[in-house]
Amino acid sequence: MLDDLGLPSISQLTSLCLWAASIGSVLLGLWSSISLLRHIRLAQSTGLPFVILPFWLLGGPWQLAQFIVVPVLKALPERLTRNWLPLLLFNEFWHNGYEPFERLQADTFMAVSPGGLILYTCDPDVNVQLFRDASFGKPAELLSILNVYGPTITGTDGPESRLYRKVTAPFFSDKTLRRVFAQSVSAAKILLAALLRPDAHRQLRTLSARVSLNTLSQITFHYQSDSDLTQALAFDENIPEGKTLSFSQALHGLLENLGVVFVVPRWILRLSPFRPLHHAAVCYSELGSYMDQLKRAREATLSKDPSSKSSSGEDLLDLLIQAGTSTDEKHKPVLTNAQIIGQIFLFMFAGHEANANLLVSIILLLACHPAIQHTMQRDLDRLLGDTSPDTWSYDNNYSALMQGTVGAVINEALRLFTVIPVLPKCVPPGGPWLSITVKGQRHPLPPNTIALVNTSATHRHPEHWPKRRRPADVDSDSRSSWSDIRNDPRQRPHAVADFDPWRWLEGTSGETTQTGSTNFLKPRAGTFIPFSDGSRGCLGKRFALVEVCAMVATLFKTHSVELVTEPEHGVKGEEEAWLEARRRAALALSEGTKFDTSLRVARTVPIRFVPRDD
Ligand code: HEM
Repeated sequence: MLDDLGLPSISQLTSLCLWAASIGSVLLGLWSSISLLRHIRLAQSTGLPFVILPFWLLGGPWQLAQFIVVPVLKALPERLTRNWLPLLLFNEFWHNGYEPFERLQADTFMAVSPGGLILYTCDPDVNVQLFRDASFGKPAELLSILNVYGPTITGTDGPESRLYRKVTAPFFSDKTLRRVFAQSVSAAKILLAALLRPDAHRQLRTLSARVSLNTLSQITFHYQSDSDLTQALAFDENIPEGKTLSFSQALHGLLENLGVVFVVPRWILRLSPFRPLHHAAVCYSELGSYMDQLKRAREATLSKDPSSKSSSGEDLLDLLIQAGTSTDEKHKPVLTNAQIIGQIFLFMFAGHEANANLLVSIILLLACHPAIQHTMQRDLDRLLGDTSPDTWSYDNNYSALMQGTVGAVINEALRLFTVIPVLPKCVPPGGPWLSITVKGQRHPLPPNTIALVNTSATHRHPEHWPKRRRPADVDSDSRSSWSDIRNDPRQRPHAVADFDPWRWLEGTSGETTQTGSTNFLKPRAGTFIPFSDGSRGCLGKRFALVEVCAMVATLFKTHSVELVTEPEHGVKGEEEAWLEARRRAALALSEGTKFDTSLRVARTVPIRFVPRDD
């Protein structure tokens, strides 16, 4: 019939498709080979060691195909893949730590694929050059996922991101830090009450995220209150009329679905019959509406009562609104509405998620290390005495706390749980070749090279962060043997066993004074980079440290965290049951730790908070 109409038959169509597919494959193969050869020549001209990868780590095809390809590649004999496969496993960079660099015996090397060149490094000197030499850019397109409401600091580069930094930087002053400290103490008291509920450990991450988000919102946008926090932690939030989600539900729901919202057109999500997709659309539109209302309400207050404007830099929202307002008819506003909403979203995300994840890892690490926890509490007693947390302040207590055991615990947690395991930089496309110096030798890098600073490997570099023998007086009990954990490959990268806050206090007498110890470890430049560094370093570094410091001090001054043991019908002794609980907790802090928007412990660990008994 088809033939009668002059149309091709089914078999002709099939053979046509096969031909097209074959020609496509041949062309793709040809393009890949030519590109690979060209990139190999470029890699050779850098003079750096290089590895050939069959896929482009940052390309869409690999991102989609890896779910099928990786299990197949992992099933192959390890000797065939061990030198290159870990370089393609973005989500496992934290777990692999320094291993890929150790295997290749180079702290800086190139990975060459048909898609382009990637420089991998954990060399502190190279890290510093990449962070501080302003000629290196940021591959903003890789982070444009954050631009779902409008352009953001993180998802842009060059003059645009500099503008956003310039507008928002005045907010991060000592005046703001004083408020952060006081608000964090108050929030931690509310958190503690929630953590004392039975089974609170099941919601540890959600509780921490809500506390951090509330603190951020109160300080940054004068939005939300302590009673909102109490309700949020009781999972009893007010949902305003016209909405189906609370503010925190909308934000956290959106962050969980950010990839989907970024890739799939919003109208498809809205019309989708699939609940998860529809939910992603609802989170997106309701969060957008919360942010819009927040901005409009503040604008209305400011226009009614200009004297209510916070004094310089006290409120980030005021700074953004001010930059979005024209001062006179001749001068256009510095920021558009989309740019303002973009920054509000970015700060809501960047300003709470990492803090929350850091707090969770500190709580779990201390549960696994009762001796360290006890020493930290003694230090808190010495520094704070019997004073009420309400009397503590940024000016009087922060410095001493950060130079003592609290600071050591926070820094060591940041070293081992690098919230962002890899920091991307680039040689801008269309520009000149840029050079890095490795061990005194200059290496030119061609335009378009992506450079990945591996924070997880940097923080585990054996030369800069050697494993130390722990002081006998601290860990002298039977729990000091970590062989069960060290010998288990699922426990990589052994963060719990490696947790050693004392390294930060090594040069001190172990005791800090009211003004803090002057001998607190100052890591060599480029070796400790949890907040990145240079012109694109974290704007909220001090905000984050002050918040986490005040929260840790408040939680642990009066209470302790402990692992819940499960003596299996009395078969195991108490000590054995505890070691088993620690092994499971350590597994959650290794195998159960995931990297999506930032590094987080995704598995539940049975813990409980109890009043201190010492
Ligand atoms: C433990 C908590 C935190 C950690 C570990 C952390 C870490 C980082 C890192 C590594 C970057 C650079 C990312 C990159 O190069 O791709 C960054 C950027 C940024 N962070 Fe943080 N951060 C934390 C908390 C905060 C807080 C509390 C705020 C704000 C209140 C904040 C605001 C920002 C902003 C605005 C940027 C973008 C800077 C730019 O792209 O120029 N961060 N953060």
